[in-house]
Amino acid sequence: MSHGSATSRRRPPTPWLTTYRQLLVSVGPDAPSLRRSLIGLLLAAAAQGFALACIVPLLSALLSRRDFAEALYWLVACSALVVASLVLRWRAQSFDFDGRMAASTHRLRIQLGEQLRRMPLETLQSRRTGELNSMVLNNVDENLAHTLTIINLIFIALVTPLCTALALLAVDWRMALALLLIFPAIVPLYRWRRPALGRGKRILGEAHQQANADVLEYTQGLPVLRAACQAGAKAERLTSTFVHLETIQAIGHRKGAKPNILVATVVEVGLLIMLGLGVVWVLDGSLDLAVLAALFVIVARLSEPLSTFILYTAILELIESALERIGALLAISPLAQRQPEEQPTSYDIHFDDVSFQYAQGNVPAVREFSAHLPPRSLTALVGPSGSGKTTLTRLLLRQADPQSGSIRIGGVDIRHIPTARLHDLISVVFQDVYLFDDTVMANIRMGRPDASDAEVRRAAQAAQCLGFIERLPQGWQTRIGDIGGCLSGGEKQRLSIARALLKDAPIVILDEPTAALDSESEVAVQRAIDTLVSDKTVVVIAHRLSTIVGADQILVLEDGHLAENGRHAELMETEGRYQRMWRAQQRVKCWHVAAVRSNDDEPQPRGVA
Ligand SMILES: Nc1ncnc2c1ncn2[C@@H]1O[C@H](COP(=O)(O)OP(=O)(O)OP(=O)(O)O)[C@@H](O)[C@H]1O
Repeated sequence: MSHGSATSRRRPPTPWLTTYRQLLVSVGPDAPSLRRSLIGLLLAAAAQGFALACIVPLLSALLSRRDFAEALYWLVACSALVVASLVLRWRAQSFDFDGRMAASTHRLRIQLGEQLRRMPLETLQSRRTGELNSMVLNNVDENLAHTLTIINLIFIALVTPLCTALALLAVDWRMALALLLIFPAIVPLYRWRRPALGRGKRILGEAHQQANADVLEYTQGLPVLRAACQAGAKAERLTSTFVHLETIQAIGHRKGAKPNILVATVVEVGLLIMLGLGVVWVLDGSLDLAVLAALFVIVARLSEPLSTFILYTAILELIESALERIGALLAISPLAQRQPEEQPTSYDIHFDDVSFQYAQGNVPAVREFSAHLPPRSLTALVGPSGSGKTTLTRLLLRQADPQSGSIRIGGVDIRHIPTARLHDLISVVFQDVYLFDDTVMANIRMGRPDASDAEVRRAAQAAQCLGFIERLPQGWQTRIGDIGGCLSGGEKQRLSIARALLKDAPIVILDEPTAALDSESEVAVQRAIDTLVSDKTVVVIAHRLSTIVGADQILVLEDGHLAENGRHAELMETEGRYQRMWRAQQRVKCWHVAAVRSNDDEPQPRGVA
């Protein structure tokens, strides 16, 4: 198992300006108000710094010169600056309080959801569900929820002391300079540790994402794992992911702790030296005692935020890496819609010299494949495992575009057909049925959301579903989540056929829907399929050749290219791949028959499942 990516180990830290821009992009239309909030926080931190600096002339006037009028003047100035700082900060943070941050977070989640819907399925399928889950939920929260708080703390740590030091230049340049020197000491330290800290946070983010994906996969696959006695083995893998996470966290804490302690030490020592110098200058008479007293107050106030500056920037790294992951996901462009948009009026299918290789594949999955599927015909795709049958149907559904060649429906290149229209044209019945946690009625209605209850019932009846739906605890209103495990494979399959019937698309793709069913369920599903495919252009992926002997044409695939093509009888006359496959399947069947002493060895007549 590979943990962490090489890229995160080598990548330089993101400049703050880039993070700032990414942050503004991520809040979309609220960018101007977020910008105003950030400026407000900056001004608030500056006002706080100047307010602190007012303490020096205030104490000087009060303790040394006993000039109460001047003291009052500085007191008012200090108070005004404190109030200004409070008001500015309050207004800036209203971005959080008045729900704009929550609204931005919500919008970003919707945007990510939309992106998942639009991005090429091939790219989507190359990511694990848990990773996407972690990105859409955790990263969005990491990104936005704490941003203003962290930026506020960083401003207080940097801008406030800087403004105090600048203001002190007017009172005592030596003290101001000493204070200003502490900053340049922090910056190289910070720059030295930042790449390591940034990498650490990125690797930690990736480790969290991996753990998320592993936990989801483990819980979802638990029934299969238990059945295969692999629950323990997979749990070991999960434990190894957790151990990796622990190691990363431990390294992160160690690497984070060192610069933190170092910077805190430099700041504390620097401020102590400043006070030491102040005492020396008071003793030699070159510094007013009241100024030194004021400096004690200022140093006490500034030392904490300055020392913990690195801690806040570490959280900023977390926000940065979340923003980067979100940005990368949003940057994936959908498959291009070619212009002009066209709508097919007939439903034959042409594959013209199609070649396709998966981004992660080493060899093409489909090579120079050409075929014509006449309208309302039944075409079977057969061939050994991995020969490219599923890939061809994915290309027809435009889950990816071929690198060369084209696919046409009714003479129209599918790249010219708007995605929604293309999806309207094709129904798919998979071997594995996915039912959503909603009512039975809603699950079937997904085929055509505007269908009336009566239409849904008619589709269910045609798909042989009525009997078992009426036996469910709440009938049509039973939630699949409550009884998902209680439906048989055949019943789920018939629900998915009811969906397809309701959709009534002119093209139907069947991915061997009866392959995993017992013979009783198979008969019921077969009847439902017969209703579904009448008058449609049908593509069926078949492993059991006995189910497609009646097909109008059989396309035999081998290593992604078309090896043979014809009807069952024609293909049986040539001594080719199909005939060998048929004979091999018959031998297996005879062996099976001999083993169970049954007479049922006749191939099925015409069928499509
Ligand atoms: N997402 C993917 N990324 C990389 N390679 C893939 C991907 N999906 C499939 N392949 C590869 O493409 C080739 C064709 O796979 P495909 O699933 O189309 O075959 P198939 O004939 O449908 O197989 P089966 O009958 O086992 O379902 C195989 O070598 C497979 O490993």
